[in-house]
Parts: sequence; structure tokens; C-alpha cells
Amino acid sequence: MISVKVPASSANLGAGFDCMGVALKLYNIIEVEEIEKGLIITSSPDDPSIAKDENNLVFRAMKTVFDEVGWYPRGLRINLINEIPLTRGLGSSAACISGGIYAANLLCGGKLSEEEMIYLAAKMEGHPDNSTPAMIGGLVFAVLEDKKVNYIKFVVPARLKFAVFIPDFQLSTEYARNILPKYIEFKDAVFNIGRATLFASAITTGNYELLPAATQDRLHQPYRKKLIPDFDKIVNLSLEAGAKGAFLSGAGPSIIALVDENYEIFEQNVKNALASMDLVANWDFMILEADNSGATVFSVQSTSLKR
Ligand SMILES: Nc1ncnc2c1ncn2[C@@H]1O[C@H](COP(=O)(O)OP(=O)(O)OP(=O)(O)O)[C@@H](O)[C@H]1O
Ligand SMILES: N[C@@H](CCO)C(=O)O
Repeated sequence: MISVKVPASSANLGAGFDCMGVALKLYNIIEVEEIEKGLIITSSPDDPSIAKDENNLVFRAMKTVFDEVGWYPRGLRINLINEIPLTRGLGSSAACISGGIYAANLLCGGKLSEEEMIYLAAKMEGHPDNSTPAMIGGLVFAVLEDKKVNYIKFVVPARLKFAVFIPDFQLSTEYARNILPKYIEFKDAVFNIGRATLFASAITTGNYELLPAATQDRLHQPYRKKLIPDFDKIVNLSLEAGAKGAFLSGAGPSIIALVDENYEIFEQNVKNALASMDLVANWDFMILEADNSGATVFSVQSTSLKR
């Protein structure tokens, strides 16, 4: 049995739509084992939206590797242990895709390179900003090309924390992408290019004072915030409590705030405020560090199957 640990991820990071994302220390475990025949899929906590047949996302990701290398297990047992909440904008699907590809590659003897796995995952997800940090960890700047992903990984220092606000309702990425406009004004494109490059420079040089300006966005948040009634209240609460920027996590509905070493004061201020605010949804709140490892082997136990 091979056990793989794969991190959650938060994409866009404000202005970097489809090209920036960070892995977070919140994990799913994917356990896979070759068996004599058939496909057995279990998951905990069990969720009715998680398929237990060949439609399962982890299985579908594994199959892209088997198709690519031309090797197939006789049968497969997959057990999923899910800590990453589904459909909250924290990369649950990307964790399945990148973790499944990583586990399948281990099962077939490591035939694919890291670059090939990164490309397969981004192609399957349709954008590289969740799947790439889920695969390799860190804060990633990534562009999906025809046959590869061009990316840079930045190892995030522990002093930078990610405050995550998770509401009690779901918002699918597919729906949140479909509501975006087909065309935008030239000045809005220029606005986001500037903030995304400023973010990349500020985060990699440690100039966190620039982050509130660098995390502004006009490409996706103005449209998606209409689906999240408490969006402005949570963002303003975060900024007033000392966050270095606050924005939608991926396609939402979760919201992320960047916090530096004064995070304990921030945490207390936010918890006090959340308890007394008049909000539409119930919000879970946690502070996470970035994960800088990505998908890793959690454990390997010799299989009972004799080839
Ligand atoms: N942990 C999981 N195990 C199996 N399938 C999953 C899991 N997470 C997501 N999926 C599959 O992927 C589909 C999309 O998942 P989800 O809605 O979480 O992704 P998303 O909309 O991209 O949001 P997120 O950014 O949270 O992943 C789900 O309908 C489900 O079939
Ligand atoms: N860049 C993607 C991230 C989804 O998690 C989007 O915003 O649709």
C-alpha cells in the first residue's frame, strides 16, 4: 500500500488569475494498492459527491498516468482520507488530481518526470495555479503552455501565514468560471498585470507592506463576490485586524488573508469580531502556514499481491 499526502492550495492570490497559487498545510491522504482485480474505492469522511467507481476523480487522474506510460494494474484499491473541504476554493479537486497522478507514478515505477506530472495535472484541471502547488508545494507562478507548464516555485518563509475563512456553503469552480465576462476593458487588464507583478516582487523580496496594494483585482472578484454575501465584511475585517491583503481563495467561497509575524494579535481580533458580526453564512476560521513540499510519500507497505 502506498500512502501519499497532498496539500490544499489557494489560487489566484488576488490579481494572479489562473497563474499564481500557494500550497497550504491542510492535507488529503491518498492510499493506493494493486489488487488481483476490480476497483475498490473508499473515502472518509464519506461524501455523496465522491464517486466510488471509474468516475472518481483520483482514479481518473491515476488513469491518465497509466494511459501515458502504457502500464495498468490488475486491479486497484483506493482509500481517500479527506481533510480538505470540497468545493470551498481550497483545491480539493487539484489535490485529487495531483495526488492521484503522483501516487500512480509511484505505482508504475516512477516512469514520469516531475515536469510531466505537473503538465498532466494542469492539463486535467485546466489551469496550473492549484495543481502545480499541490504537486510541488510552495508559492508558484505558473503558465500552462501547449505541452508543458512554465513555472517558478518560491519557498514561503514560516513568518508569512495564511488566515483562511471557510463558509458553510459550496461554490463550484466550474460555475464561478462560467459567470466571468468573455471580454474586459483594457484598463482592467493593465490594472491586474501591474498588481500581479507587484505581488510577485513583493512576496519574493519580503516587502509585505506592498501586499495590500498588490492583491487588488478587477478580473474575477468583482463578479464572484456577488455570490458571497459576506465577502466585503470578511475582507474589511481582515484588513482592519492587520492583514497584508485579503482576497478570494481560488474561485471561492473561502477567503484568504495574508498575515505576518503579528498573527496572534490578528487571530484574537478576528475571533472577537467574528463572534459579534452580523453575517449571512457561518464561517470557520484557521491560520495555516504554506506547505513547501507538495505531494509526498506518507508511507509504503509491501503489497500482498505477488506478480
Ligand atoms: N476529495 C475528493 N475525492 C474525490 N473526488 C473529489 C474530491 N474533491 C473533489 N472531488 C471531485 O471533484 C469535483 C469538483 O470538486 P470541487 O467542487 O471540490 O472542486 P472545485 O469546484 O474545483 O473546488 P476546490 O477548489 O475546492 O477544489 C467534485 O464534484 C468531486 O467529484
Ligand atoms: N484560477 C482558478 C482557480 C480555481 O481554484 C479560478 O479562479 O477559476
